[in-house]
Amino acid sequence: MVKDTTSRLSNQARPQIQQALSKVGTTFLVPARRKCPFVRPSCNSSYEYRSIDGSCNNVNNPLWGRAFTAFERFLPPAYDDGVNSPRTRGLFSPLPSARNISLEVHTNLKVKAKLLSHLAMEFGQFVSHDIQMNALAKGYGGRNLDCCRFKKRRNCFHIPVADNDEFFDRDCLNFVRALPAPPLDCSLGLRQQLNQVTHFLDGSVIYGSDLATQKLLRDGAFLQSQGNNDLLPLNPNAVCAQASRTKCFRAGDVRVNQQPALISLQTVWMRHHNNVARTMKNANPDMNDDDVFQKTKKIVSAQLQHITYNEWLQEILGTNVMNQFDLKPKPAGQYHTGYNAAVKPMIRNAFSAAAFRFGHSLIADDITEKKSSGTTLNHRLHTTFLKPELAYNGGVNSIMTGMYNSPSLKTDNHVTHEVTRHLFQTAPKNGMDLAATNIQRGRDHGIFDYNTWRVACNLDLASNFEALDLHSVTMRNLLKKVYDTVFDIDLFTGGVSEEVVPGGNIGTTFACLVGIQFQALKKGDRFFYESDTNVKFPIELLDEIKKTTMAKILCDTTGVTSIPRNVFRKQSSSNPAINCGSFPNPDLALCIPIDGQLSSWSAWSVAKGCIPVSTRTRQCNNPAPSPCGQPCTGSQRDVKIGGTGGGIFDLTGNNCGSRQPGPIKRFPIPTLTPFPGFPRIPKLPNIPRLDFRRNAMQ
Ligand code: HEM
Ligand SMILES: [Ca+2]
Repeated sequence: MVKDTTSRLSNQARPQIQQALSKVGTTFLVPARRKCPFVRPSCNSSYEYRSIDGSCNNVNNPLWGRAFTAFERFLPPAYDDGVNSPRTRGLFSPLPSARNISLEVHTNLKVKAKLLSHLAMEFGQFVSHDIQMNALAKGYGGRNLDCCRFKKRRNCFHIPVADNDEFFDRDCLNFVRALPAPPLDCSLGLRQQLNQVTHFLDGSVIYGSDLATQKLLRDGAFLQSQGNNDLLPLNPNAVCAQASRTKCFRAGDVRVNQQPALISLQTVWMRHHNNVARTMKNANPDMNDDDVFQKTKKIVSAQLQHITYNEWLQEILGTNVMNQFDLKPKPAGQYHTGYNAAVKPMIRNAFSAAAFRFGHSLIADDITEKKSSGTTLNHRLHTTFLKPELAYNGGVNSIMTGMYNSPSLKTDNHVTHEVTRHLFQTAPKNGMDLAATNIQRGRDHGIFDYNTWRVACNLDLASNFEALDLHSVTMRNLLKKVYDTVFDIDLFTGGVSEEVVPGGNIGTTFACLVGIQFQALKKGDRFFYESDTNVKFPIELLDEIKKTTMAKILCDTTGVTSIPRNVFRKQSSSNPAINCGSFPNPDLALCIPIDGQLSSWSAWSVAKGCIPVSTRTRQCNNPAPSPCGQPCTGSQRDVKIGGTGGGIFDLTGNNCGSRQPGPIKRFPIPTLTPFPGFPRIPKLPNIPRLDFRRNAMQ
């Protein structure tokens, strides 16, 4: 039974949810008084927009993927006592200190990634913030726990620092365990962890995961900004460095102020929302603000998904893995037909606590600014934590330009001192170690050791260190130095030590976990942008969305005039900077000739002044034969379409004008093939070697 529940959520929690969950915290262990906070919402399955908290995506399981629900698991947890206490390497025999592993294995050597730009790192963090945010336990009165002062406190799990540590002179790094979360049915059981944001890749990082946040961010059809769409709105209550309080920003995600490259990317997406909303509104002055906001949000979230699957994941996973997990977007004119209501869309614990943290290895020392004058400025990352000053005075634009013009580091065991010594440092040597935190977090969440995950991912169980496919012999020796056996290795450490897959930027085990997770986020999301579900986009609009590139969005939002086609790769002869004008410009206020099939999106056609067939009442204002050659009579009325890509449409929706290339092609909806089956993680062989406590194979 879980002894270790806590009554406080992190301070980012919204009051009503906080209240509900704090009730769980106090009553979780007392079935008689237990009130489950997870009330099944009633859903309108034909509502065409996502709910703000992610509920009702899966109509039969409306809580799947909702904000403030537990992470799902690929494998049962590896708790020493089966329910709650972190993994050790045998009864009462500790694993090496996470700090020690960080010191020995996650050293500061800087190997640049072959192709990846530093923007690829930043976009990864942005995606990460859209789909996951753990909650930490709190102390009495909601205070932050100091687990170095009170090592034995409930929910404390400090990281010991050795006397001979080459940097820190304190003997302990603070580590607070994640808040225990109830499962959806509130049954008692083993310790789970809470995701405070919507699990779906749905733009929650831009728009928030709850209505209160969204209200604070919205300004009619637009997102609030300071000074003419320039900067994010201020948040006087933001988590920020002391001196920066008055300059800190508000966005859909509370971590926005963490460092300026993140602030800049958040700003870019806010500006982009406002650009799309403005185009739509200008074309349709009569469309109400709510309609413009929701339609824009649906399109912008779809663009975020498209860039993630089409551009970013491709760089991270490479073509083979993309194909293996069916992650590549379909070509124009086709829907993805693999939505499967049986697939759980939730974020998996091992993905969040370890695999997707591979991105910490990509972080370079500096945040680079490239001014329009061509001057380049480098800022040591740790000098910028929680200080948004750099984003002001054109900083967002020059930081974005700097990010795609500078390299990220390679995914390997090395992690920069900026985050292994100086993370959130406010005075010399009082910083944190992110690599050690990742390792400790894995143990806190009950994540199995690396070797077990290899088996889960259909790789061989390595019976000794020599059997590991690492990126160097030195790597093997490093692991041997800190771990007694090959069965002790923490998942984060083992995962980033593997050689990267061909054409990708991540090792095989993490490619497996990241691949399966993004497949679940695709097949289990009824609103997935290219899915052929009842809330789908009209195919013509989907085709426009698929023209989206991160480069074009940066052209539209940061004032640059030329940019590499693939901004997740460094500029090179095979990825030269090209003129912003040569990128396809998605026509997002697309005028669709409605033929009655697109009923749920019929309002869409109001965009650009295109009037749905059923409501076309305007008198023919063209007394001459219409461009289709039919005389315009009282019952056959022509409608003039304004804006680019417009034309003259007749009553059947055929384009009769010269500005569009004939009737819009309709693609037959492909017949649904039976879902091939979510790739199962093979059942672990029930042999002693998988007992993380005692290793029989040793
Ligand atoms: C300057 C860049 C970054 C900084 C300073 C940073 C910092 C942090 C910190 C402090 C945590 C919380 C650790 C814990 O207490 O367990 C965290 C969590 C995490 N980070 Fe990063 N990170 C950065 C970039 C990235 C990137 C590029 C990725 C992935 C591509 C990433 C993925 C994650 C994930 C998956 C988590 C766990 C999230 C959760 O469930 O709460 N981070 N990061
Ligand atoms: Ca989300």
